[in-house]
Amino acid sequence: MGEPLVATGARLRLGTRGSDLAVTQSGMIADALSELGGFDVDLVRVRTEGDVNRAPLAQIGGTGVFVTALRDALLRSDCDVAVHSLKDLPSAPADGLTIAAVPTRAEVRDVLCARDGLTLDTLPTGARVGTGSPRRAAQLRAARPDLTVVDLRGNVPTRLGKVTGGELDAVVLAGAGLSRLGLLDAVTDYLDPSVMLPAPGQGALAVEVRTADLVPGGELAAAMAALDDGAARAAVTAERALLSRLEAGCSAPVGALARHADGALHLDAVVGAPDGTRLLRRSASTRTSGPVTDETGAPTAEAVTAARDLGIRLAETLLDAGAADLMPTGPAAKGETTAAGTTGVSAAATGSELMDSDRA
Ligand SMILES: NCc1[nH]cc(CCC(=O)O)c1CC(=O)O
Repeated sequence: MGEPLVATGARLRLGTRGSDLAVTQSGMIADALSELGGFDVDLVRVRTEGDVNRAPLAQIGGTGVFVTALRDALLRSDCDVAVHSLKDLPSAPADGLTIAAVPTRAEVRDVLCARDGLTLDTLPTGARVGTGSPRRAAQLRAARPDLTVVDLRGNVPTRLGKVTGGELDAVVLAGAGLSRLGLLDAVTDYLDPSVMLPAPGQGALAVEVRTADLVPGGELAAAMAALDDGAARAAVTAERALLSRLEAGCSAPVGALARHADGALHLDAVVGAPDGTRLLRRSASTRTSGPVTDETGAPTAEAVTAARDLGIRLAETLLDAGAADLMPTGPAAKGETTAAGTTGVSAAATGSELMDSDRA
């Protein structure tokens, strides 16, 4: 240690899962790293339990399983860089690893891909809409209580196939994934965030490396700084701070979206009862006193702190409004607790249920 891991022209191994979306996202970052840092980037396949095992994600530990295998590969030095969909990252940081870059965010909205050009407004009564995400299900049911929400697993092309194959009338997916895969033609409705708030971090990537390799002034640190988008990082910081503050207090699905406008950072968030019978939605803003980014494009410390405070403040507003009581059943709904904290949900399930469990 001490020496920068890499010098210009050096090889960098980028670990990726095998799905089309993961390979596409990793390829985009690999290209950026060779352009920005002159690196020679090799893609290394990392198999994850979530890719192999078709059991419901809740049983195999939530979307965290995708992330854990990549993080283990980084920590074992099987690869030097890992690219994650930020929304799949648990909000707790990983020991020894750093999210060194949050590149410019892609499409943040969820989209509807329906047969015959149908939209959320024009889907017929009782239409079958597929999603595996409790967050999407809750907001769909709130917008259209008459729809039949069908649990759905599989990667993006598999899920689209349920519509073309006639099994479902529509599916809800992240616009970002479709955009990266070149599949935006399948979109029939871009869901407005006033109806469907995306998952915290949706549409953003996280580029993770070993902390020890981020030598100040080193080539890797410089490339990561160039890849980082300060506005995107501030926005996802607010969304993830909200998520981690809520994680302590409730285990219901969460949507959140932060946007910069008129010199302020605006955060909208929703907590849904898992059965979709109730939604709790609040928003808050923080005036950004100084610039969001410094001259290198990195977010300023003040902007990151203000974003985190905004997320925590809005989470507390939601908790004060009863976010923790949205669960319809179980002792937690009756306000009882045990030595283990909130009852009815194990600590592990609390974390994974908050995540957006549609798999990429
Ligand atoms: N949970 C799976 C997942 N993780 C990231 C994306 C899409 C890309 C993104 O949001 O950045 C998807 C697919 C989806 O939700 O439709």
